[in-house]
Amino acid sequence: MGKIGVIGAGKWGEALSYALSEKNEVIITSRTSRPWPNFRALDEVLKCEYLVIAIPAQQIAQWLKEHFVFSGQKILVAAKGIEASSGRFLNDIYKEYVPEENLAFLSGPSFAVEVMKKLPTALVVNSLSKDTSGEFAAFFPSFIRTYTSEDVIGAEIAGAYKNVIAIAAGICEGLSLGHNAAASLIARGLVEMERFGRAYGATQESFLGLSGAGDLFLTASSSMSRNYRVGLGLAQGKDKDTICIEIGEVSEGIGTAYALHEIAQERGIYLPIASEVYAILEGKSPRQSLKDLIER
Ligand SMILES: NC(=O)C1=CN([C@@H]2O[C@H](COP(=O)(O)OP(=O)(O)OC[C@H]3O[C@@H](n4cnc5c(N)ncnc54)[C@H](O)[C@@H]3O)[C@@H](O)[C@H]2O)C=CC1
Ligand SMILES: O=C(CO)COP(=O)(O)O
Repeated sequence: MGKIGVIGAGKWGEALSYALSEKNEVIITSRTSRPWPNFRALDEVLKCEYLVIAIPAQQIAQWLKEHFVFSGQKILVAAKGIEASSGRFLNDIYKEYVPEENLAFLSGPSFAVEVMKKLPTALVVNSLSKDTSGEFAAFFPSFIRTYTSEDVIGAEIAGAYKNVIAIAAGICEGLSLGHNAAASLIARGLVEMERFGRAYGATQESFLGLSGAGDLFLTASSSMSRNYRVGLGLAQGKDKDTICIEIGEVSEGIGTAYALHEIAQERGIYLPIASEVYAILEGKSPRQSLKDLIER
C-alpha cells in the first residue's frame, strides 16, 4: 500500500495515524512537533499520494490558504463541522483547492480513544468518486469495518449536525430531564438533521445509517463526547469560552451551531433544536429554551 500522510495531530489525527499504520506506511505532521518516530515536517507529508486531514472545520480554510499546494494528492477529510464565519461546508472549502474526484469525507461513530484501543468500529468513506472512496476504505485496519457512499453532502451534514444535537443532549442530562426527554431529543434531532440535509439534496440513507443515527447515538449519549460535555457545562450556567478552556479540545458543535443559525435565517429552514442551542450559546437560559421547545 502507498504512503499516507496525516495532517493534524490532535486526538483524531493521532488515532487515524495509529489505525492506518496497521496496513500502510503512515507519516504525520502538526503545528507542534511530537516525539513520534513517524512525525515529519509538513513539506514531506504534503508529498504523500494520500492525505488524511484532521484539522478542525473552523481553521481549515486559513490553513489551506497558507500551506496547501495541490500536486495530485487524494484527500480524506476527517473533520466534522460547518464553517461558522461563512456557513460553508467542508466540501465547498476543499474544492477550491482539490478536484472533487480527489476528495473523500470520513463519517460514522468513532471516538478516537476507542480507535486507539483497537475496539471494533464501523465508518463510511464518502466521495463522488468510487475509486477514491474505495482506495481510502481499503487502507483501514481489520478492526475497522468500512463502507463507501457517494452522498458527500449527507455525510458532511450528518457529521456536523450531530455535534449540535450532542450539545443539546448534554444540556438535557445536565438539567436532569430524564430518559424520556433524552430519547425524544435524539429522535427529533435526527428528524431535524435529515430535514436540513434534504434541503441540500442529501439522501435519507445517510441519516438512518452510521453517518447520521450511528454518530448521533454515540455522541448524544456519552460524556466521552466533547460536544456533550459542552452541553453539561452550559446546563451548569457556564459560558462557552470557559467551557472550551476547561475541555481543552475542539468542540465543532459550537461553530456549527452558529453556522446553522445563519443558514436557517438565510434560507428560512426550521431548525428548532439547533436554534435553541445557538441561543443558549449566546446566553439564553437552558430552562427557558426547554420551555420554548416543549410549549412550541
Ligand atoms: N476526537 C474524536 O473522537 C473525533 C474527532 N473528529 C473530528 O476531527 C477533527 C479534529 O478533532 P480532534 O483531533 O479530536 O481535535 P483536538 O482538539 O484533539 O485537536 C485539534 C488539532 O487541530 C490542530 N489545529 C487547530 N488549529 C489549527 C490550525 N490553525 N492549523 C493547523 N492545525 C490546527 C491542533 O494543533 C490539533 O492538533 C474535528 O473536526 C472533530 O470533530 C471526528 C471523529 C472523531
Ligand atoms: O465525532 C466524534 C465521534 O464520532 C467525536 O465527537 P466529539 O467531538 O463530540 O468528542
